[in-house]
Amino acid sequence: MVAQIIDGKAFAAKVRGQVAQHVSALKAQHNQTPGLAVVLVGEDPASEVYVAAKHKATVETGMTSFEHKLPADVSEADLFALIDQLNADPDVHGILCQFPVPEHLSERRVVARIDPAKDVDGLSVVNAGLLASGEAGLVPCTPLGCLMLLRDQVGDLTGKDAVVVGRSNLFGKPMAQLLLRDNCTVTVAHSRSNDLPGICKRADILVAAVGRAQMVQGDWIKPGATVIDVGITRVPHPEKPGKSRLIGDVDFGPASEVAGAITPVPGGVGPMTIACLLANTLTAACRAHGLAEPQGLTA
Ligand SMILES: Nc1nc(=O)c2c([nH]1)NC[C@@H]1CN(c3ccc(C(=O)N[C@@H](CCC(=O)O)C(=O)O)cc3)C=[N+]21
Repeated sequence: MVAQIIDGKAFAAKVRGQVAQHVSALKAQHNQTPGLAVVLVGEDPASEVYVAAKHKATVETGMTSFEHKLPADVSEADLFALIDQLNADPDVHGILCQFPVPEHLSERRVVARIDPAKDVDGLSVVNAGLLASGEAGLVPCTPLGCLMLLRDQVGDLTGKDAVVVGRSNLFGKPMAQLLLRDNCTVTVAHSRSNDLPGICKRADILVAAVGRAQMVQGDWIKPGATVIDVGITRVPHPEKPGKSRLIGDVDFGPASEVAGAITPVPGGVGPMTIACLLANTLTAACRAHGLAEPQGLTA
C-alpha cells in the first residue's frame, strides 16, 4: 500500500482563508479587529524565524500583530509588567510568549501570568482544566491542528483506536483529550512504555510526538493506519553545507509504504500550528466581544 500524503500546507492555507473571512466580517459588522501579541525574549535564530512567520500570517488574515522583543537578560518583573499591560489592553485578544525562554525564566510562571482568555497557546492550567473537563477554553494549537487534519482525513473518529506517543503538557496530553472527546479509544504511550512497537501497531490513528527523529519505524504501523507526525528535528542538510532540513519522528519512507495516509515533515503539522494560532486568536476575540464563535475553527 502506498499512503496518501496529507497536505498540511494546503489545509492550513484553507484554514487561514476561513479565519480571514471571519475577520473581515467582524470588522464590517462589529468594527472589531482581532489582535495577537507575540513576545520574544532573547535572540534565538529559530525563534526569530517562527515569530516572523506568525507576524506575517497574522497580518495576512487581517488581524493586528503586536510584536514585543525583550533582551535575553530581561527580569521576570519586567516581562510580567509587559504581560500585565497586554492582559489589560482591549485591542489584544491573544498573547503568546515564544518558547523556549532563557534559563532564568520559568515557562510555567510566564504562562500562568497570561489571562487564560487570551492564552491562545492554550497552555495555562485553566485551559488544560477546561479541556479535560470538556468545557470551552482555548485548545493548544498543534493538537487542534492535528485534530482538524484527522477529522478531514478520517471523518467521524468514533470508535477508532488512537495511540498518541508522547505525554507532554504542550502536545501529548491535550491531543489525547481531543481524541477522547471525539470518541476514540485513546492510548497515551511514551519513551518508557513497554513494547512501544506493539502498542503503535494497534493504532488506526497514530500520532507521533516523541521528539526523537525517525524513531517510529515502518513495521510499527498497522496497514492502512492514518499517521500524524508531530516531530520537527532540525539536522544539517545532507547535501547543502551550512543549510539544515527538518525531519519528523516517523521514518517516512518505510512508513508511507504501510500507512493509509501520512503527514510529511515539513508541510504537515507545522503549518497547521500557525493556522490554529490565528483561529484561536479569532475565537478569543469573538468571546471577548460576546459574539458567536466561528464554526469549524474550534475543537
Ligand atoms: N509559545 C510557543 N508556541 C508555539 O506554538 C511554539 C513555540 N512557543 N515555540 C516553538 C514551537 C515550534 N512551532 C512551530 C510552528 C510552525 C512550524 C512550521 O510551520 N513548520 C513548517 C516548516 C518551517 C521550516 O521549514 O522551518 C513545516 O513543518 O512545514 C513549526 C514549528 C511553534 N512553537
